[in-house]
Amino acid sequence: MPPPPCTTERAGGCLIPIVGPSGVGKDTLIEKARRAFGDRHDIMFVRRTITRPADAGGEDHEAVDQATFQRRLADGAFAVHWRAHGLSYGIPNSVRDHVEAGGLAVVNGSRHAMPAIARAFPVLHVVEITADPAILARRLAVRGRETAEMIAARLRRPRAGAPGLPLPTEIDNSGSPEEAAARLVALIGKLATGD
Ligand SMILES: Nc1ncnc2c1ncn2[C@@H]1O[C@H](COP(=O)(O)OP(=O)(O)O)[C@@H](O)[C@H]1O
Ligand SMILES: O=P(O)(O)OC[C@H]1O[C@H](OP(=O)(O)OP(=O)(O)O)[C@H](O)[C@@H]1O
Repeated sequence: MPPPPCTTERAGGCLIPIVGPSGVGKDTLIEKARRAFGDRHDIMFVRRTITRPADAGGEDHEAVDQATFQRRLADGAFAVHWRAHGLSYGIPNSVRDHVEAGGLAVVNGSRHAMPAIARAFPVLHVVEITADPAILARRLAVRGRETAEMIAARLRRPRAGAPGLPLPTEIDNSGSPEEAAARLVALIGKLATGD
């Protein structure tokens, strides 16, 4: 059974995974939305735990080494975790607590890990960011967080289907990031109020 969708018809606890290929603008749009909502306590912008150095650039994550990640995992510290690009990613249990208490949580998700994410967070509203594939490589080169070889591997990563999951809301980020962020902010605002 697919999880019940988090709809705009009622407010309540919900995870909002932002998914899409590397370079599409997930972190950029999440950061703009975070700024737009300021310090609203009901909307959490998730700080992920990742085995990536803190100074790598991009999102503000909790950087840990692999041994620490494994220890946290064994201690049951993550609501859900996955591996991709040779890295481990975890969503802390505090995110599940926030959602179970009726809050919204926005997180940079993984298309491939969506089945596990949906098991951990039974009420979801998935947002898929899209962009013209031709511009992804250029954006990743400009971002400069990965080597050319790593970028090529990211671009080869297949688009994962997620059968049985609620259909995502698509936001195209081929144009200006401000335009796409405004659409994301409007959607989160609607999910928060149920208007
Ligand atoms: N609409 C846009 N137009 C131009 N550049 C963008 C746009 N959105 C994001 N970028 C840039 O593209 C690069 C990748 O964006 P990022 O948010 O890190 O993507 P993702 O998290 O999906 O991998 C960054 O350097 C970012 O500044
Ligand atoms: O299953 P996929 O949808 O391919 O996603 C795999 C991983 O890639 C992204 O991570 P990361 O933030 O390290 O990379 P990105 O910013 O380049 O997308 C995303 O947040 C997932 O953790």
